[in-house]
Amino acid sequence: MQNLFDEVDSLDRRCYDAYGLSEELLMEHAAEAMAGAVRERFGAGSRVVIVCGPGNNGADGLALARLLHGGYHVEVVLPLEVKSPMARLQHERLQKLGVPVVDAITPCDVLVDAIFGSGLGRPLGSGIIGLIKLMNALGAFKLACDIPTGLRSGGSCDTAVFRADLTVTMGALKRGMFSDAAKNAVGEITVAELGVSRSLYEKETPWILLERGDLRLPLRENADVHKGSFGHLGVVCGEKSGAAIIAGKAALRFGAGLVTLLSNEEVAIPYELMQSHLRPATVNAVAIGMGLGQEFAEQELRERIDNDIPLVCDADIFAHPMLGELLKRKRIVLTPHPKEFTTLLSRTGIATTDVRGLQQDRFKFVEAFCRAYPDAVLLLKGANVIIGQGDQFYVNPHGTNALAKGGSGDVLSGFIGALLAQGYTPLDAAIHASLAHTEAARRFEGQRYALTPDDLIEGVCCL
Ligand SMILES: NC(=O)C1=CN([C@@H]2O[C@H](COP(=O)(O)OP(=O)(O)OC[C@H]3O[C@@H](n4cnc5c(N)ncnc54)[C@H](OP(=O)(O)O)[C@@H]3O)[C@@H](O)[C@H]2O)[C@@H](O)CC1
Ligand SMILES: [K+]
Repeated sequence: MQNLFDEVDSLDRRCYDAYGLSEELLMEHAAEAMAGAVRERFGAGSRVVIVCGPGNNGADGLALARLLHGGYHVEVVLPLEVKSPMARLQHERLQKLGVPVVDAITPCDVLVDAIFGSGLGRPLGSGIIGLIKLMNALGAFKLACDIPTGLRSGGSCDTAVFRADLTVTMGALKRGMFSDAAKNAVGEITVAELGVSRSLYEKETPWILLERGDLRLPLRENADVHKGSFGHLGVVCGEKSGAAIIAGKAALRFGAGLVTLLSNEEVAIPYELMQSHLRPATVNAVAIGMGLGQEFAEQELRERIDNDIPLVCDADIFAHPMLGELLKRKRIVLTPHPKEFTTLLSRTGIATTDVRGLQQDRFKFVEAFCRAYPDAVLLLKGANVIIGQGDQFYVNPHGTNALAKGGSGDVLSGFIGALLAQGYTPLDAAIHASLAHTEAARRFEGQRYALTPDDLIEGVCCL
């Protein structure tokens, strides 16, 4: 797990006030980290073009030019007037060293974006938008200083955004780099230490980035067990029975001892799943919503979930009349995709927004929902999954675009249901099922377009 911050200004200030470091010292470390990243990948003499903006992001780029000049063929481009005191100081030093400042970007091995960082305060002008498009079209290795220009600190993107192969971010990981829109822009991310170790630079934060190694599988360690030792998941099987079948198969594969589809009518199901009209007494977790449609009257649904067993809720349940009732429960995991989350937000009176508005401020909307419903676990699907409960938040950035396919969400609900049935807390069930889901997708050996729900289900066999 790693910490995520919505801003790092206060962390920088602590370096000055508490540790006696200076802005210049921090900047030198920032530039040195980028120089190290270039040296690691490119030999002496390679061509490096650094595009520097008016503020301290530009100053970082100017300091990088000084560090590389002599060993590398460095050129600096200054599309805007150099403004901040640190940028002017670094610029003077470059002039003394004779680093070439050129008007246009020429073909190069490494292209560095040091135009804007955390200080991007208003929409990009047309000149910078054109420049970023030109930079993106070049074949060079692209390095972003701190954050790619065009990515705002909240995670939304301007009309154009620099598409980096590598972002060297300063001091700590910023939350905005893990929005869905950011996923196209940031590339690989490394953190530059700025003169003190990260553990001293960082403070406590409610936002955590999940790492692949955080996955805790439902491994079976006790030998003296039987199927009843691993829980019994009920999956409410509605109009589109395929969705419930996928969830049920996923749950069985992910360790649930028994899985029963709770259906109104007899449905053709795989032989390893069971089927019942009423909820068997041993069911200790229920998945509801996937393919539900209008099949059940409210009373029929209530009969299937009418005690306080943990629930995982997906898809059609967010538009269902029973939503308000369900949200009062203590142990519940909600797994909306962005469109479903906008429905959830408006039906709970938290916010009225469309998908575009939601995606521009995913983190804020998740915080608002979790404040209003602190017992519920929310898992907001997307290119980067956000999981929240109360004032704790996690981001799983490990998914790939292979998961963008019908049925992927049903598999995830099944995995969550399996872990609920096996005794995980709702928060842990959401975290570890999500990590297993993304890990199974990453390990799929075919092309990304080819991944099916069955591949994901098979994928958890060998994690
Ligand atoms: N703090 C530290 O200790 C450390 C900070 N570090 C580095 O500093 C970076 C933050 O620096 P920063 O605050 O100077 O902001 P930055 O992103 O350079 O932009 C500000 C400038 O851009 C301008 N401007 C803004 N938007 C614009 C627009 N749309 N179109 C045109 N102009 C626009 C804005 O102009 P103004 O709004 O003032 O008119 C101002 O001139 C941070 O990302 C990291 O790289 C590291 O060295 C480590 C230590
Ligand atoms: K930048």
